[in-house]
Amino acid sequence: EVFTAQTDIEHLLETQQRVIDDVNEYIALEEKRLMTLKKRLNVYKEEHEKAMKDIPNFSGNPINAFTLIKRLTTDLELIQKDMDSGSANIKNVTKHNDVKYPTPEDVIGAAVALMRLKQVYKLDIKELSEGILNGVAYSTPLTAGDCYDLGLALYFEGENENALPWFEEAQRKYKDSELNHFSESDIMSLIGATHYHLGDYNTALKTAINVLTMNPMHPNIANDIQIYQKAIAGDDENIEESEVSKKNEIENNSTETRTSDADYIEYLEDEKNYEILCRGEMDVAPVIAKSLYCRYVTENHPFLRLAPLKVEFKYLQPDIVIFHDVIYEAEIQFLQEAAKPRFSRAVIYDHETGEMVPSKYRISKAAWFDDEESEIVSRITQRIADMTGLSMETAENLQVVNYGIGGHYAQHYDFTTKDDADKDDFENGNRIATVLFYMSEVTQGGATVFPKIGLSLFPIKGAAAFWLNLHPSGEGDLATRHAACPVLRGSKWVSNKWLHIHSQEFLRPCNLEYQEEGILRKPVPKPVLKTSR
Ligand SMILES: O=C(O)CCC(=O)C(=O)O
Ligand SMILES: [Fe+2]
Repeated sequence: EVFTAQTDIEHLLETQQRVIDDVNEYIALEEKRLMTLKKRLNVYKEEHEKAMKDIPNFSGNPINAFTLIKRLTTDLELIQKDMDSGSANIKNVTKHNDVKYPTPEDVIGAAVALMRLKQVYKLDIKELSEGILNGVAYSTPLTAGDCYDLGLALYFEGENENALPWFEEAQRKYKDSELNHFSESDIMSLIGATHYHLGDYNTALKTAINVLTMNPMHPNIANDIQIYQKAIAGDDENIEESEVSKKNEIENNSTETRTSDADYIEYLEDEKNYEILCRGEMDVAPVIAKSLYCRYVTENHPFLRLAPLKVEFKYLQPDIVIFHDVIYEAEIQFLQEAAKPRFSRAVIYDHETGEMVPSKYRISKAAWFDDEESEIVSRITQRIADMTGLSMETAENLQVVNYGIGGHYAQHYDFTTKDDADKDDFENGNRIATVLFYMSEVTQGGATVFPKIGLSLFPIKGAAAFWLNLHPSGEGDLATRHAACPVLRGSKWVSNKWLHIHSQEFLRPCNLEYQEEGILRKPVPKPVLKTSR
């Protein structure tokens, strides 16, 4: 699929150019063909007109008799040939092997991405459909047909609430376009069906009756009306089913399994904070903010005494810092170029099956780099050791990630939780720390956010975020829960390295006092909404 990374989207412009060239060439050939055909036809028309004015005189003339016979035999064959050759001009605009074509899944992916952006950044559908993002027109307006297809993609995904406003936009714009591939009654009947799925049976019925009045021949409309009437009367066997599926939807709406109601309440709170943080509308608790400071790290390594690192503390307990200017332009360019050909869809751990699978919770493309393969990669690894004072012996390979339209990573922990005890790939112990290099500035959106502590990190090219995922006891620190906000505009490139416990023993004496994984219940200071808005 191509909707998962920005770089793939750029390639689609080549595909689009191909389609433009193909169709242009087709139109030119066809225009020439039709011109010839018209000329031939004009000969017929003129002769016919003349003949009809004086039929006996025409038919009594042997030359006329000859030409008429010729027109309807040999000349007709020429016309037939001209008409047939039209199909020879037909181009198969979807069949080039050297360019990539998106798939129907990509349409769904892009529609869902827009929906996510709308939700997180509180975008207005009407503005979006006019090509306006946060008050600025960046793109051409969507046509009625675009809105209709967007709505349909969401409708088939069961996203009725999100489909409805797009259908309404399609209806509003219907008269603006001569190229609609649907009728007004099509869109109205879909609006009715969407209301039905949302449980508003009366509006569904009213809309369907309007469709019937407008176009009594509209397929299935009589049947729809019956279904809606039944639903209103309360004897609809589908209702119960749809309630059940709604509940399942909520249950499934997370990257991990939940065990209790308290967990669920906390999850909802995190979700709310996540969106607020993505918009940059929240601050860490004042008590934390007061004690943060910038400093230069010089003590870890002799090298750093010569070139100290700029460190900005972003949070304390868990300690989260930003190192500034720790990955350089040439390194970034190398990693980006090297990553593109080996990108594959990023995966997450599936708690049910224990496998790594692609998921709507993590939409990006990723590639992995071994220290051995390039001096640049090993130099970066060495720099991480210098920055953090930790051993790289058990670290994972460097991961390079690109996020596409609405690309994001839903809330998660980088360490494995107790629930994932069967997860077997952490032979070197849990992920003690995360280093996340920012390899691009993101025009809008794309922050890394920590919902439990109210921290947003907006990408700064060349900087790296660093945090410890575990308590001194080795238990996971639940306050490190974090997410990558969807990219609203621009391209987000990051690269991360996960460090593991084993091999850190001598560097980071471990506090053996056992701490429950749930230490979060000892509350972290409450984050606050920004007031200056
Ligand atoms: O891209 C980001 O901002 C965060 C990525 C992340 O959390 C991860 O890859 O584990
Ligand atoms: Fe992460």
